[in-house]
Amino acid sequence: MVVASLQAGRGCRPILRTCRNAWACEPVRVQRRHIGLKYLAKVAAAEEQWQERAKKIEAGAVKNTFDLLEERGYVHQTAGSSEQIRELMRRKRIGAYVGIDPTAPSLHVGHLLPLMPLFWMYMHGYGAFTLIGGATAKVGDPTGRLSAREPISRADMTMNMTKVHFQLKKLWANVETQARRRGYVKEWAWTRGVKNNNSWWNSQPMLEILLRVGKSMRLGPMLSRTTVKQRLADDDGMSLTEFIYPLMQGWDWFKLLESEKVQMQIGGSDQYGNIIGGIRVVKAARASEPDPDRALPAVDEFDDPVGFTVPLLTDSKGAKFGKSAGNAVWLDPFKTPLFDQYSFFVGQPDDQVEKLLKMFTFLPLEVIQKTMEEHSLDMSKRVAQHLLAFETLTLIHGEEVARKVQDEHRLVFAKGPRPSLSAEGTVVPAADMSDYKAVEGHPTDLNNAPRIDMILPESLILGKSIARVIHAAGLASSTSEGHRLAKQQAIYIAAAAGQARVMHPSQLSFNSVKLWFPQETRNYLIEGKLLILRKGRHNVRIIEMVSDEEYAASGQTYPGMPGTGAVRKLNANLKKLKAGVQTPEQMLKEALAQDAKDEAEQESDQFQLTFPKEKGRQQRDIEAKLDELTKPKVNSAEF
Ligand SMILES: Nc1ncnc2c1ncn2[C@@H]1O[C@H](COP(=O)(O)OP(=O)(O)OP(=O)(O)O)[C@@H](O)[C@H]1O
Ligand SMILES: N[C@@H](Cc1ccc(O)cc1)C(=O)O
Repeated sequence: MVVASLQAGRGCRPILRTCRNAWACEPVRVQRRHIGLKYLAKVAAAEEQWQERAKKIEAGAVKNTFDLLEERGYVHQTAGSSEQIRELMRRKRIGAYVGIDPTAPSLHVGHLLPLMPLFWMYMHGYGAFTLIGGATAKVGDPTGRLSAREPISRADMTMNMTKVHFQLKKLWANVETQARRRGYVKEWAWTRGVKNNNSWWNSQPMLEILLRVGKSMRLGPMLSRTTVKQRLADDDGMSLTEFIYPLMQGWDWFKLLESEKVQMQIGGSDQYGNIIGGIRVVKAARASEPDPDRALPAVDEFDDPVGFTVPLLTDSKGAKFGKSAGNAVWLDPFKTPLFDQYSFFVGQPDDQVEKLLKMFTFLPLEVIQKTMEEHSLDMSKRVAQHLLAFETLTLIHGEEVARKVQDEHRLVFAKGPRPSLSAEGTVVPAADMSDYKAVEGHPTDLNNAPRIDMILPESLILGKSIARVIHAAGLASSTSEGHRLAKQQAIYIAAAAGQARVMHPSQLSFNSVKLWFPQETRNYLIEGKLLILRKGRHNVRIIEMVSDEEYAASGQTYPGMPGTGAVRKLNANLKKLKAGVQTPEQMLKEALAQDAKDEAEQESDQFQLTFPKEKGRQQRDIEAKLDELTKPKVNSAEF
């Protein structure tokens, strides 16, 4: 992918960036090249259009987007005055960002709150970026915490980052649909992206950063933060790494300002201190730019970074909905079932629902007002809550899924009392192979993609062919299909770009799977236990390798697992017999036919599963050269 960005509004320094990193559209290589006239014309037209819009806002003919954000209840505290932010948003097509540390394997409903104003800004033409804090999560934000976070293993971190990455992609895809549905016409200048701060923290020495910003960061304000004071008063104190967390967050902001004109940061109200601290870091970083070509001098107050926080979404006891409080409503349906997600919104109190409709949906205010009028006629129908649940689930999972859950909810509700979420949340059943089945007859997209995470036993992953692993992961209907897909290079594995070795845990990149020896699969195990496979763009499996004993204890089975086919068939047959769908005679006939088919399949598996012969040195040398020449085109898969 080639992305071009201009530091618009200040001497137009063109930078053409090539991006091959799936987790971060941050330059892997930054090159200054000549930019075509056509591109420059587009930039100029977009700027002209923005200035036209600014005039209309001034004349009162168009609403200022900041007013929209305020009206909908998103603005809790501002960093910079409201007037400054309002005027900045009128004058400049700034970028904004929300950062999320991947300290859990899923986003939750609380995260949607700071994301919503970002989505609104995108629909109004501003640059909008979601940042996964791959690096910051390793340190852990100390804000509001009485003790340091438990360290997360690298494997868990990779799992979390991959899952959050796909969730954000899915949300963004649904935002595009929502924008169309609400009549916003996408323009060339609309910019959005999912970033990962690993991409700069892994490549820039801390010393360089400290020399740039450390000198002008004063200890006084840093020590006066409530969290720091509280923790220092405690026996355990606070570590230096935690203490400099806000500096890291501020540096992220500066990197995004440099590459994407991100002048605004949005967060939950607990992030106010980090946003204020970030403004200091950004200013210090700007003032200490050693390369005059890269300098971003602030000419006036409208070049300053600004930010705001959204109110916190709290439970009935006033506790923040989130990971730490243990009350999160997860967006991953395998952590909080869809039905419960829907019920969460339907269960919202009448005196909160209007506020939530404004914050969690893209419905125009007039529609919300009408809904509230209808709602007040008979509150027991929960008209407003159902609309809230449907719209929010449409944003999270797409309209088709939202409609299905709504129907299911109506059906259950019609039968008895409304089920509610228990304080502990619901117990999600253990993974079932049907969770991994792609919808038949439909291409897999982000909204209908099957479950991502699964466990598989060591003896399979390390001892059997990759084709068998592909089948076991539910990415092929049989081992022979797995073999065929691998041969056609239609399955991808997370690996170091273009190389037959494990990927860097912080940089998601895929190569196509080849028919290698079973023992070679080990080369791709992240932290010795995670294997990430992908078919097409969205059908992903993050497979955690567990010991055979652990797998047996889980009670799970996988397709092709020795000795399980018979039990599965027996259960299916018993079901059919009970339902009277089949007679015992029909069943016997079918079983015999299936046996014959299975045998044929096994034979063809054995026939096809021949591994490459040991190669001579000369052949290996020639192949290595060929590989070198064709690597970027043949091996790397980007998404
Ligand atoms: N309940 C909530 N209401 C509003 N904003 C929230 C809520 N939960 C999280 N956020 C915001 O989402 C962003 C990312 O939050 P973060 O990754 O720290 O999640 P978290 O669930 O709050 O974590 P933890 O509970 O472990 O502190 C932050 O800006 C945070 O303020
Ligand atoms: N500190 C934020 C997450 C974050 C991480 C990096 C950033 O640059 C911004 C925000 C939180 O814990 O909620």
